[in-house]
Amino acid sequence: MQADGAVPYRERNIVLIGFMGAGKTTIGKVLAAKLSREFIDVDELISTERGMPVTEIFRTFGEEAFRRMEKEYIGELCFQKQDAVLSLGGGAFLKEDTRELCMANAAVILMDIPWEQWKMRLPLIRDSRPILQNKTDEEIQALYESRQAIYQRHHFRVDAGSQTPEAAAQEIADWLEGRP
Ligand SMILES: Nc1ncnc2c1ncn2[C@@H]1O[C@H](COP(=O)(O)OP(=O)(O)OP(=O)(O)O)[C@@H](O)[C@H]1O
Ligand SMILES: O=C(O)C1=C[C@@H](O)[C@@H](O)[C@H](O)C1
Ligand SMILES: [Mg+2]
Repeated sequence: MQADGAVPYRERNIVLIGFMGAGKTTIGKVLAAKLSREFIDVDELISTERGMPVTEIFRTFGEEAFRRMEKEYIGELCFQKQDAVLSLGGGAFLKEDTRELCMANAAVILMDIPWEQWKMRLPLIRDSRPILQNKTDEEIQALYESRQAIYQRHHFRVDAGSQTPEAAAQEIADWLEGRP
């Protein structure tokens, strides 16, 4: 692998990070189509390869086992792919190894969304995200806030709360175009 800065951002995989529901999958698909790149949702890849949904992996093996699995998949993708758009699970950056691997080898983009806007999306995703099950709104807000520190490791942030997926994807494409 290359040291951070050794490979121009335009030639790296694009890694999208951010809290659940921030728009990584939605914006990622638009961005991949715009740049004619392959789109890979890491949660979906893990589910397919392991033959069970992420919810069941959590239930069967526990969160820590899932995080280790996630780190291995992201590492392999960073090695194997060259110009893909990778949408990471919302908790992937909890692992320092995953953060540093992505920062050194990919262009890391934060899908940033303020709490007030995010909570309007909660009904859309509440039932399908294992981490949100059996949590009150206050507990979810505390989780949202606790995650903000890990998302500060990125190369570029985009406002994913108050613009369309198309506009957010265009902002990322423009940033990439202007990078060395
Ligand atoms: N810019 C946007 N404006 C309005 N709604 C959006 C926007 N981006 C995403 N959404 C909606 O918010 C919901 C969550 O989006 P999405 O699944 O892309 O988030 P995610 O970051 O991939 O979540 P997860 O980490 O849980 O996979 C979807 O219903 C999607 O249609
Ligand atoms: O934020 C999280 O901790 C998670 C987000 C999802 O993308 C999944 O990766 C999983 O449900 C964990
Ligand atoms: Mg997603």
